[in-house]
Amino acid sequence: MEATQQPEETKDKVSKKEMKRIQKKLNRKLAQGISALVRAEKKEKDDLISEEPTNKLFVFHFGNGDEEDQRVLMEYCKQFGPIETIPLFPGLNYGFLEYPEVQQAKDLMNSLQDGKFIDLKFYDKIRTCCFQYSKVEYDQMDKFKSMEFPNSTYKVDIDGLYVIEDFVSEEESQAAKEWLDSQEWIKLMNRRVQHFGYEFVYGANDVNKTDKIRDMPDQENETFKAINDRINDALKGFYFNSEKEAVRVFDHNGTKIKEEVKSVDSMDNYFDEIGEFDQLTVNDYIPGQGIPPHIDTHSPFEEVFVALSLNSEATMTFKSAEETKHISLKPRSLMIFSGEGRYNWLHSIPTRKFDKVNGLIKSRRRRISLTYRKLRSNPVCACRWPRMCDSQNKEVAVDENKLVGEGDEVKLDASSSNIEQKHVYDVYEKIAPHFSNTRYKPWPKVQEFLESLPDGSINCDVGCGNGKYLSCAGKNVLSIGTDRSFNLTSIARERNQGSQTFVCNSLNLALRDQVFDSVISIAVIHHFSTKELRIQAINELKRICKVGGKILIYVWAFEQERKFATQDVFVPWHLYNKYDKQEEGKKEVNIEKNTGFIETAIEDETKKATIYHRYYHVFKKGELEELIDQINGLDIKKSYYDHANWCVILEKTEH
Ligand SMILES: O=C(O)CCC(=O)C(=O)O
Ligand SMILES: [Fe+2]
Ligand SMILES: [Zn+2]
Repeated sequence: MEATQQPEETKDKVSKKEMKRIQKKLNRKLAQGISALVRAEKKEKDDLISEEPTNKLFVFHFGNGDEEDQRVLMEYCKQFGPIETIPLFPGLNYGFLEYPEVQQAKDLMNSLQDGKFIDLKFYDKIRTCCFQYSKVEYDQMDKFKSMEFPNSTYKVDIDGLYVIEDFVSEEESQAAKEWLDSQEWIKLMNRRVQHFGYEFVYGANDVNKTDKIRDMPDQENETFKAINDRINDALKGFYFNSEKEAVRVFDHNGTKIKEEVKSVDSMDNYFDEIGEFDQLTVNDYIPGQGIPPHIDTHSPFEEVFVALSLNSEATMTFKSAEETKHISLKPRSLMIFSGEGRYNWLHSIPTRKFDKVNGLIKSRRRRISLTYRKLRSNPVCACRWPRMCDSQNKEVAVDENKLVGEGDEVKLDASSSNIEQKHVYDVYEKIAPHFSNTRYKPWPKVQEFLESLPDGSINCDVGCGNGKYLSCAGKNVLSIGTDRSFNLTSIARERNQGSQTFVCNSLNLALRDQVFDSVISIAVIHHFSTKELRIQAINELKRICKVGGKILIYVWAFEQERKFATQDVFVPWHLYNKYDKQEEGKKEVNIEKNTGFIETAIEDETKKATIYHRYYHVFKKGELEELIDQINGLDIKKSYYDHANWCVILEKTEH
């Protein structure tokens, strides 16, 4: 009958004639694909592929293997039997699928012959790929075995991290995805994003707190409303312990999970105190995309946050100072971040198209994640992980009242206050070897100044530190270095054989008047905490300099990439214990939480480092010149900006 010989071309089926044409093309492609496979595996063709039906199939040439290709192919192949994933071999244009039954693989192969199963929605993709029965399991293939990417598990064994599987339904997931796709995506380098509530500022890794850019999606969409309510319920299991840390006492079903917590009656409920999430970042990754290792900044966001995964599995890699762990996030699962998992482990989605999960290679598809966070009302974090804590690491404003230690009299033009003692002199003494190891390269403009000194000059480096400038001037220039730090002057002497260095305070130099042809003061005067002391220090530079001599001063600038809230700041120094000889074998270290930056150093157990805070007065533009104007007999020859410093070259015109 004509109708069977020549099936009518319908809108949604492909004709036999068309199939034949495609088939011819595909046979050529198949041959190419198989030779690529043989090359990659370095095996005989007959050891790899089978002419007889098996339950395993290679699939060659399916587009570029991106998310859309994957999705269409999966949908097509699922018509014939259950398959979980189509692993692709990274860098090669073939993948692998496996059915429970041989017949199911056969059905797929037949579908390509008669076009019966090829809906037009598959047509574009399926007509470009070809299949062949396989003799080997893909995990028995050399290519698979030699592929190196880390194995991930579903096991979450990091303190404070929890996963709730099947947190949203398939329908909710689909609806959420569709709604998000109806909104505008923002393109980033390696993914797309959307922000709700407050805006997340990349670079600063902070949040713009001034106003909300838009409502949270639960205000606009029913599915998000349902998800939101469920997230709130998950949060309700958290209570504050006496250290104000969030502890998950009940899981999302209300089952008690922390037995050591005897009574929650006396504990404040986290959710009651903190409330709902008010910032949402949606990330959209296609296979091959990811997010670099980071910790969600401590200070802008409350301790607990959650990330909901949609649509595709992907591995999240967690890194602490000691360990790396890989956890596969299932679609529709919710990961809760709190405690150490939130504060002390970097997390990332590595940029890959595949993950190896429990030994199986899984191709990623498009993945959407929703990270819900809550802005802190008081944006200061006091966690137990200072190494990763921006609050405890950033320079902190110095309390005006504390500039002078209690009960201290500041002797204005004679000696320094408590601030210099504790936060400059003592700190540099401690950090000297470590500090010195990081300061070895002379800045070119300082070097240039020193090289320009005429033969026979005597130069003084006031605050010479590790002496990196003591050997910069010409051979026939004598450089003498002074520093308040005994340890730094010793290092300076070791580094510069034959040089003269000695310990003294820049406010009272133990040097006669008018001895030097030139004097340099690099990164010193910003360590004095009052204007009077800073003038006193410059006066000393002038005093020891000859009339007609040159003085070079560098001070740290307020105006620089690093943002300072105020001009008087404590800047942290992480002293790794390997540099801290004095602390060796000493177990007890003064641990001071929260207010550590004012009182004492903080022991950071995670990286075996101690954090010290150095006092700085950062100079605003013109401020250095203003100080100099208050001193007679100094002529400003040049003012400039160099390496985040304000700099001047002065000439002494009269004594
Ligand atoms: O995609 C994810 O699950 C993680 C997203 C994330 O880490 C973030 O937005 O900070
Ligand atoms: Fe994150
Ligand atoms: Zn913190």
